[in-house]
Amino acid sequence: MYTVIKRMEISASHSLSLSYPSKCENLHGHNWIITVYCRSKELDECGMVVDFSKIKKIVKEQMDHRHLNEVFSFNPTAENIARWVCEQVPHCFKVEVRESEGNTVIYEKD
Ligand SMILES: Nc1nc2c(c(=O)[nH]1)N=C([C@H](O)[C@H](O)COP(=O)(O)OP(=O)(O)OP(=O)(O)O)CN2
Ligand SMILES: [Zn+2]
Repeated sequence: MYTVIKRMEISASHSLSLSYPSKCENLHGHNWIITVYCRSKELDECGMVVDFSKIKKIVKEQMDHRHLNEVFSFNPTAENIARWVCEQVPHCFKVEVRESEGNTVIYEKD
């Protein structure tokens, strides 16, 4: 079994739609640290599970320097972002989304 781990930084803005008053409803930004985990028993014809550059391209093209409320149809919480990233990247089984030093979400496929 092979595991590939790709870590990248995304700068983007968002505002959250919440059922209670919160500063997070206001427009603000983060430098998200997103760590993507991919796993496979087999390698492709290039000897890879998935190219690090491909992972970065999939995530950064959609998210970097964007307003995430305009990119996604869902509320752009760290949880929803982590699940979305996991669904986009081939062989991905786990994604960590770190919004700040103290705030991290992990999504893992069942
Ligand atoms: N479970 C989640 N909780 C929160 C999310 C989230 O995505 N999932 N997101 C936010 C906001 O994005 C907000 O910007 C986070 O604000 P921040 O100031 O970083 O968080 P705290 O209020 O905890 O402040 P600290 O100073 O970092 O303790 C909010 N919650
Ligand atoms: Zn936020």
